[in-house]
Order: sequence, then C-alpha cells, then structure tokens
Amino acid sequence: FTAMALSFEGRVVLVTGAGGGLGREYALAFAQRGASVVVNDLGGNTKGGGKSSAAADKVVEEIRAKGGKAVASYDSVEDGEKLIQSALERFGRIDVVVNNAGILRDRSFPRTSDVDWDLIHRIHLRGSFLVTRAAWDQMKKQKFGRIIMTASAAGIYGNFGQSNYSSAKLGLLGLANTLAIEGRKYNIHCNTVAPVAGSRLTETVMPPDLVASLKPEYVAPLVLWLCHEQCQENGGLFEVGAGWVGKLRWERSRGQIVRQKNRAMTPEAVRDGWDRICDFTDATKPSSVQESLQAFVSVLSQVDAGGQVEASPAAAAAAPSGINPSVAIGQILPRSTFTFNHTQCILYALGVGMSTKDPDHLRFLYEGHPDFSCLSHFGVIPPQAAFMEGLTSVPGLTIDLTQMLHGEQYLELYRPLPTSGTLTSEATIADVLDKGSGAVVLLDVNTYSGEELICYNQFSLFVVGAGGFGGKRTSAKSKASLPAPKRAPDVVMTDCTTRDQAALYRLSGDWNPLHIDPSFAAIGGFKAPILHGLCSFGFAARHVLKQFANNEPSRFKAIKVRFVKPVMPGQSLQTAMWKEGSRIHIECTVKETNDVVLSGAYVDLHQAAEASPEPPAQGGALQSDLVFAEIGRRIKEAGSELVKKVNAVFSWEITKEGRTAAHWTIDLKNDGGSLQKGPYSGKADVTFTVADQDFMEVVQGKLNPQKAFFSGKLKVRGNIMLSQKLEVILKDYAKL
Ligand SMILES: CCCCCCC[C@@H](O)CC(=O)SCCNC(=O)CCNC(=O)[C@H](O)C(C)(C)COP(=O)(O)OP(=O)(O)OC[C@H]1O[C@@H](n2cnc3c(N)ncnc32)[C@H](O)[C@@H]1OP(=O)(O)O
Repeated sequence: FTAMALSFEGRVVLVTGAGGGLGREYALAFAQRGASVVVNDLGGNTKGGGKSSAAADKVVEEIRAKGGKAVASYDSVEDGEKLIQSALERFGRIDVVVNNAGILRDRSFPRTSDVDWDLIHRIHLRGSFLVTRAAWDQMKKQKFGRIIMTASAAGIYGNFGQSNYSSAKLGLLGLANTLAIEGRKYNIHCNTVAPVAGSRLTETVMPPDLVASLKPEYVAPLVLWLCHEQCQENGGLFEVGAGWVGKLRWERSRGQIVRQKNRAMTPEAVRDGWDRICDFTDATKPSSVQESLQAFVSVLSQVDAGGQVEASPAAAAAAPSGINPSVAIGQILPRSTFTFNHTQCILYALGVGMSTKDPDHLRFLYEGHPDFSCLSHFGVIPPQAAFMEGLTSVPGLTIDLTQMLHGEQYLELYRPLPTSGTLTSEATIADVLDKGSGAVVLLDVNTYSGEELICYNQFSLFVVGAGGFGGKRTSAKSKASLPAPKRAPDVVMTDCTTRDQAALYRLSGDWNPLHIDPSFAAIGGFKAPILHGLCSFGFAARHVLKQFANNEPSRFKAIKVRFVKPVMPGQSLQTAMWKEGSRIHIECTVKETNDVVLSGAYVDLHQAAEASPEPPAQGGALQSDLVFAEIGRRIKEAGSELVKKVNAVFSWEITKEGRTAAHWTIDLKNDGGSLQKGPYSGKADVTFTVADQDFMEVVQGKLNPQKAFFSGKLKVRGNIMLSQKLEVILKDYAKL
C-alpha cells in the first residue's frame, strides 16, 4: 500500500512566531507541501523586547528559494486583525492558524511582577485569542478551518519559576476546548500541542546537547497532520517531541458519595472517604461537561433514594448492588458511537472460534476474500462496550460488577451488517425484575446506521444477590426463550474453545475482568475466570449458520439465548439443533461435564436449509470431509436397520487434533423394545473413526460400514462405558 501524501495545495496557513525554532519549521513544512504561508514574526527577543523584520524575511526567502509561496508579517499577535488581513490580502483566504508565538519572563512566584504576569498572558493567551478570533468568521464562511494552540508541559504539570507562563499555557487548552465545541459544526477544528523541542525558549531550561537533539522537525509533522482536511481530530491535547506523539485526557476516580439523605455533609465524611476519593482503580474518563454532570445527577438520585451512600457515582466494583426500579426503569443511557472496519469483524470471528482450518470460515477471516462478510451475530458488539460503562452510572442501578452475569440475549437484524462503518446505539432500561436470588435488568438497544435501524438487542443482566427488593418477577417486555423439541436433535456440532478464548474474545470490547482476572473472578465466586456469555453465544450462532444457512450471514434473522451455566475457556461446546420450519432450536452442552450451558435458545433464519452434514463437495482438502459425510450417512442407515428404534443423529466435526471425524449421537431414551431393558438407556455420544483407505472402500461400496464396525476397522470413541455397552448391544442385535 502506498499512502497518499498529505498535500496543502490551495490552503493558506498563518504561523505566528515563525522567524525561528518550531514556528520556522512549521512554515517550511507547510510551504513544502504546497501551502501559501504567512510567516509572522515580530523579530523581538525571547523576553518580548525589540523588533525587527529580519527573522520573518529570512524564512520567507528560504521558502521562496525552494519554489514555495510565502509572505512576511511583522505585526504583534496583539494586532490579530492585521495578521489575518495579510493572509486575505495576499492569498484571498485563511485555512490554518498555528498560534506559536511566545516569550518567557521566568521568575519564582513571589518575585513575579504585574508586568511579568501581564506580558506573558497578553502574548500567549490574549494574542492567540485575537488572532484566532480574526480568522474565525472567514473559516466559518469557508466551512473549513484548522487551529493549533501551543500549550506546554509547564502548564500541564507545573514548573518552578513559570507561574505566569504555565497558567497562560494551560489557559490556551481551556480556550481550545471551547473552540473545538463551537467550531465543530462549521468544520473548524482546534487542537492543542505541548511540544518539547530545542528552541530559543527552551535553551535556558535544557542542557545544550538536549536542545540540539530535540529537533523542531520531530514536532512539525503532528501539527501538519492536525491541520489537514483528512484529520477529524478536534479538541485533543498532544505531547510531542523526539519523534514521539502521545495524547492526553482527563481521568476521574470513581470517587465516593460522602453525603447522606437528610444529613449535613461534613469534612469528616470527606476525610473518611479520602482513600476512595483518590483511588484511580476503574477510573472513568469524562470528555464533556454533559458526561461530567451526569455523575452528579446520578449522585443526587442515589442519595435521594437513600441507603446508597457507599456507592460512588460510577458504582465502585466492589460496592454492594442496590436496585431502585422506579428510578431505573425508563432511564436512557448516553447515545454511543461505534466505528469499525474489517479488523473488528475478523477479530470477532476469531473470538467466536472461527479458524482457517475450516475453508468455509475464510470469508469471515480474510478481507481480500471475494465474499468477505461480517458475521451476523457481530450485531451484539456495537452497543455492548459503550454500555458496560454507561450502565454503571444509571440512577437507581448500583451494580456490583463482580456479581453481574449475562443472563440472556436477544438479537434481531434488519439488514446484513456492513464490514465497516459507524453505528450509533441508543439504550433504555426496559425493565428490572426481582428474581429472589438476583435482579434481572433488561436493556433494550436500537442500533442505527445514520437514520436506518440496523438491529435491535435485548441484553438481560442477572445481578446475583441483588434480588429481594420487592419488585415484580416477570415482564411482558422480556423476549421469551423457548424450550427445545422433545425429539432427538437433527444435528449436533462440537467445537473446542481454547484456553485463551476469553483473552481473545475480550478484544471485541467486553473488557469485564471477570473473564481474565483470577482475583476478580474469585470475588464473583468462581474458581477461575469464565468465558463471556456472548462468546459461547457466538459459537452456537455460527454452528446454526453453518448447518442450516450455508454460512450465509444474510440468511440470519434473530437469535435468543439463555445462559444457564458458565463455560470455562478450553471446554468443548456441543450444539444440538432442531429444525422447525425456519426456526432452529438450539441447546449447548459442555462436552466434558455434560452440563447444559445455553438453553431455551433459537435462531430464526430467512429460509432454513435442511440439516446437511455434508461439507461442500469441492477442493482436494475437502475429500476426507466428503468421505466422512458419506460414511456417516451409511452408518446411520445401517444403524437404523440394525437397531430399529434407536434415534441416530449424524454430524461431523473438526476435532482438537484438526482431523475430521464422523460423529454419531445415539439417543437411547426414546427407544422401545428390548433396549429399554437393562442398564443401557441414556444418551450415548459416540465418535467413530476409521482409517482412510477403509473410508474409501466404504464410499466406493466395497466395504459395508456394519462390517467395518464389527471387524474393528471402525473405532469407537466417546463415553467409553456407554460405547462399550452399545457395542455389545449392537453385536447382540447383529447376531439376531
Ligand atoms: C451492556 C451489556 C453488557 C452485557 C455483558 C455482560 C457482561 C459480561 O461480561 C458478563 C458475562 O458474560 S457472564 C458469563 C455468561 N453468563 C453466565 O455464565 C451465567 C450462567 N447462568 C447462571 O450461572 C445462572 O443461571 C444464574 C446465576 C444466572 C441464575 O441461577 P440461580 O440464581 O440458581 O437461578 P434459578 O434458581 O435457576 O432461577 C431463579 C429465577 O431466575 C431466572 N433465571 C435463571 N437463570 C437466568 C438467566 N440466565 N437469565 C435470566 N433469568 C434467569 C429463573 O427463570 C428464575 O425465575 P422464575 O422463577 O421467575 O422463572
């Protein structure tokens, strides 16, 4: 791939303080990429004294000598209008303003005079204000503008002897934050940089060799990118220097409510909550006044609801759960945005166990595949990550995250998901139920692409130990789960999760430590971290897609699942499937323990196909699959001839070793006659394997599968006791 070079052809850029150091570097770099540059410099000294046109002229000459377009401006930034006027007169527009000019008047705080203070504030803060205001209307008319404010580490962290400078520098960040909000709708973006580079201003505070090695050309590329039309960053703060760029943001501790209903708030309560107030574990990252305020509104209702004084605005992880349905129901969570591309689609497919071992999976794992697609059940991902955070600040819902389990999930797709895009989701607390042993929170989420409704999710969260608050037990709003038919399943598919399945799945956005952190899991009462419910859900959904929809995600309509027991990473999942028209009922069992883990589940498809154990009949690699499918069919026929009332279901699977094996589930429960005698009723889950040449013989009709079985060429694996008994039974029948 060759990335297109970033061009500034046709753009007009003003750089203040461009006679030397960083400003000069910016001016040269913009001009080199085609911009017309106004090189502004008063030509004074670093303390704000003196005046000369030489500095700006020299840079203009340099630019012109290289064939670039530039004009000099010698006015002070305090004459902001004049600077912008030069740009408009000479080049007819102004697209970019880089507020870079600055001086120093370092003094320890008590020795800082009024003049020291005012001068610094006038040049840095007022100067940037005046220049930017002069450009604003023009940028608004053009519907394009890029503004850079120059802050400093001295402002962000403080620095001895720079009280005037550091306050002005951080003042610029505040100015930029507001301009970013006011300019957004006119495509005027304002970002702040805190550069570290050797310059006239830093040579007084840094050793000479450091000044020499921290070159201005290690800063300019960030400024150019932030000012380019392709860059959508707005309101960001970046530290930059030495060839490194990093972004900064605010972090807020979960804090502590230190007020109780109908009681005065006291300094002692603040003292007693101090550790929690200053504890940044699970900190939040508010990025707007609205987000910041939300927590306060939440505190008001939590204190009003009474009894929740232990909980922080964002419900500390170990705080006890507290549910107030009348406050919580109907609450709308902040709208969330999810931007994704092929990377997230592929990561999700890997997270739910897809593998290049199965050629059918390639269309979900390789963005260059002609049918590259996003798995249909990826529809649970866009809303999920954002709401994990949003959920913890809903008034009336104080959830102890160590006790929160995913109870049920419903997903309905209205059109196939794209492989990239930006989706927005809106979530409402639809209902809160009191199940005695826990509380169930129903979260309805609509996800949109622009105005178009793409999918609907209902997340059902089971908060263990939070029941008993006297709420209702059932809800008309809950999407019902449905029992599986009583007959034997039409097809069963087995798949192994890996030891790292949860570590992989969480990269799709559910960062809940319950799935990776042993001590967090222990607090929740688990011996080890458990698998995400939505991960086993993903396995089951793709089993249906494979068996009944030829892996075609556009055939998927809806899915409902109840998580009845946790799955541990590394366990094998066995999905039993029953076709009832276009609805496929499913039940998932952990093969190693025989525990049912997903129940009451179903997938609705657009036109379900018949269960087809046969893999696609093409490609050399699939030859053995074909053979297994064929032998399975013949075994089934032979089996039903031999043991008339045994229900035999054949499926095929990829085993742990990567081999394809025939797989025959025999349900003895329903058979009549002599099989009901004796200790043999029950479920046998048996796998038959056979040497390749024998398969070929079976397929070619040279070897009867019954004979293969009784001659020992066909091996039995699975529940050993039961399979041995089964062998005996089958042999008994054969004798008959
Ligand atoms: C924003 C959204 C983000 C979403 C992501 C969520 C964060 C994720 O990171 C978290 C996870 O993925 S956790 C992993 C997946 N989930 C699990 O493993 C839970 C497995 N289920 C259980 O352990 C039990 O069913 C258990 C513990 C849930 C219930 O067991 P018991 O307490 O023994 O309940 P029981 O006595 O059987 O039944 C009592 C009543 O509760 C109903 N119920 C049972 N299981 C339920 C479940 N899974 N979901 C909903 N309701 C459930 C029962 O029906 C019964 O109610 P009623 O008497 O009215 O029928």
